[in-house]
Amino acid sequence: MRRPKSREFRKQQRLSEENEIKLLNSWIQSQKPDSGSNPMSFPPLPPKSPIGRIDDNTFSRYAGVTRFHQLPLSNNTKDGLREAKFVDMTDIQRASLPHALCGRDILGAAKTGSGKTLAFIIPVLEKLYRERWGPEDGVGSIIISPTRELASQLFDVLKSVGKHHNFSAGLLIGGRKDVETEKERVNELNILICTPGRLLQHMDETPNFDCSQMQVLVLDEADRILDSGFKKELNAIISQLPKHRQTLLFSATQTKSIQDLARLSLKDPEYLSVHEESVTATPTHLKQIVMAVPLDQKLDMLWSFIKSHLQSKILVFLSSCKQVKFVFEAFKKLHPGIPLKCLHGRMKQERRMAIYSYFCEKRSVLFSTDVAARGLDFNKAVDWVVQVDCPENVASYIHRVGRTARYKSMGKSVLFLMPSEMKMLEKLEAAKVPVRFNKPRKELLQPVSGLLAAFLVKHPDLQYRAQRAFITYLRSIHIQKDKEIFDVTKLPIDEFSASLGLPMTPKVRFLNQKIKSKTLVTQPTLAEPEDSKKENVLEASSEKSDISGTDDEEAEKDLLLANDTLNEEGKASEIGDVIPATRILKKKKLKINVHRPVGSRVVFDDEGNTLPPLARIADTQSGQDTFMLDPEEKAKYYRKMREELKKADKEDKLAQRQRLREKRIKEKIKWKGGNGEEEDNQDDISGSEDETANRQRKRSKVYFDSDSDAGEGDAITGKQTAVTLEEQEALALNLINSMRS
Ligand SMILES: Nc1ncnc2c1ncn2[C@@H]1O[C@H](COP(=O)(O)OP(=O)(O)OP(=O)(O)O)[C@@H](O)[C@H]1O
Repeated sequence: MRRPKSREFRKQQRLSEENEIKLLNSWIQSQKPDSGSNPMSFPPLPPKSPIGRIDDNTFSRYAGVTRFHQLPLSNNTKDGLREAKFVDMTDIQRASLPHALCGRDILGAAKTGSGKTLAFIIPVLEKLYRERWGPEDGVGSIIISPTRELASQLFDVLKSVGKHHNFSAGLLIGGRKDVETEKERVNELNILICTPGRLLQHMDETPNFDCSQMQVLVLDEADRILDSGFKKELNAIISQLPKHRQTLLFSATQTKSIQDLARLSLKDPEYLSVHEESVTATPTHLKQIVMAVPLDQKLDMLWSFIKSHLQSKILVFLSSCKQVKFVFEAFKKLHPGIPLKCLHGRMKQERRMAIYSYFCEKRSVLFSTDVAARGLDFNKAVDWVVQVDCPENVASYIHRVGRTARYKSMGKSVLFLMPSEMKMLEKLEAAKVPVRFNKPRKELLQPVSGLLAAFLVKHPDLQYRAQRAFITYLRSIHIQKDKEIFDVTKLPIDEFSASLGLPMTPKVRFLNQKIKSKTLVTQPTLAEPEDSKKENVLEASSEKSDISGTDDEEAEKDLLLANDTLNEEGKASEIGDVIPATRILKKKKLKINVHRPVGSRVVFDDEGNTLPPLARIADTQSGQDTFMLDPEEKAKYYRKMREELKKADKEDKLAQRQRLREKRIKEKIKWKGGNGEEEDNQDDISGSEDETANRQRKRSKVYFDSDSDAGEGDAITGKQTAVTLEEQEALALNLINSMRS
């Protein structure tokens, strides 16, 4: 238990803090032009410069300053850093901290995993400390992150490094239910770490929410927060922040857009891009591979990859939530022998955080959308980043692969590129991303589409997911901005659908229209079948094929990395490298994907691994190995399989429809029977008040709108039957008399 500190001790502490603050402030004063001497042994900063990268001069001046304790920092921060085992500064920390500590605006750019978080957390703590910020001062700093997981990670770093400070900090992210409690407390918080949406929600809804005194604004992953996705929110947020503030922007892919900077009203910012001169834009200890994988072999390739890396921690990127859900559910049913998890934006927040924490701790495969692409620093290093679907641009590629090879650790990544996406290689090369182009060893592929087809027949929910995955994938390609890379009309959609295990290709209206319009423009003969158009594309590119490469030591060790890499340097610099991909596409006609007969069982070997369907087909097809069949035979075989699947699917649907019909009829009969009883009862019960009320109640359930009318009607009838015989005789007499007169 900590003993309460004595009054004398607290007084001493306050005094020493005051002295410390004075010293720190005078150092900052000394950095201004025309200032006097430097009160600390810390070297003077270079004079302020217009936007430009940090120059050699800066580094030589700071050559001796490589450790945190050499910086003019408060003891609280130094203690926090030391306890968190941060001793030596990384390049971006060395370059930006002196400027940021002086209160300058910063545009910081450095490779992924290079320590940008501390480059803004430390200045935030120091600024508030020097300003003697207290609970009554309210919000002193806002740190904005594009995703909830990243915000939570930043919050952890803040808690650890800032633990000796007395600031209150809050994590404000969407998806948390306790927004009301947050509203009550948000004004007491000094440092807010938040996502744009939640911050804006507080700005709009929380009574007296006040950030008019805010000192430091930080945008982590600044280019992402400044892009069109967050434009509205960010503009609304900025309009409510004080103009006089320090602004720090950090990202591995920094924006230099003047428009963006104008939105933020930066004041003469320092642009610190410490790796701009670096030969590569990605970490040097990251090995990056690109493989040509046709769309319909992506799942086979992914499955084979996972099966051959069961001891690794793997992060898999797919383009949409639906894709993630389907691949996760489908692979789970196949029991690969490693835990599988999935993460996407449609999940409940608690679940998201639980999965994020699990993946931080455990060896597993995490299927994710781009929600995990930026900033996340999974505790125990990720071994592999697998990009099954091509990222939307180079920046996105850099962030995705940046989830591995962080700080000083090693990492590997592989990107599956379809033949139509090979332009991406040029773009990566232009952005100094060194990738090595490998051909997959298709003899080691373990096809899964046959198994999936069987699962889909058994599990209609999975079939539904597959359809959604199919459609959203095509849509994701359709809406991509970069039309040089993404062309939905070039995709082999039937084969893709079959590879997901779908018995029939779902109809995609936008695609049909697009193909039609394209055909109208480019094809004089409308009658030409789609297949032959694909053939043309294929033939045209395969002419360039036939490039042989050299052996690669590591490639040989790896199941999926071909031993015929295409150039000696292991780079994908010659874009001619793309050609083997088209060769694979051509061989696509051999269709490694097999649609197994409906209802056939998934077979596991002795160790619980699923047997590839081809192995089984080889056994079951009367001793004939389908691998050995000639292409025409194979094509015939697969056509037959497909037909069978279609037939079975149709029969299933009919049976299901019949079942539903029968169920409906049964319900109808039951319902009618109930009502009949009610009507019968009505006949029996006329006259009795209780029973009339009972009848009214029963009726009101069915005829909700006519409830009250029915009641009144019944009441009138009741009165009429209550007229006595004498009265009726008197009435009749009156009537006869009146007729006579
Ligand atoms: N000075 C340091 N000494 C030791 N480890 C450090 C230091 N600075 C940062 N790290 C560690 O390096 C890893 C990456 O840091 P951080 O997450 O800040 O990188 P980043 O540049 O923000 O990456 P990204 O661009 O992906 O967001 C973290 O595990 C962090 O703890």
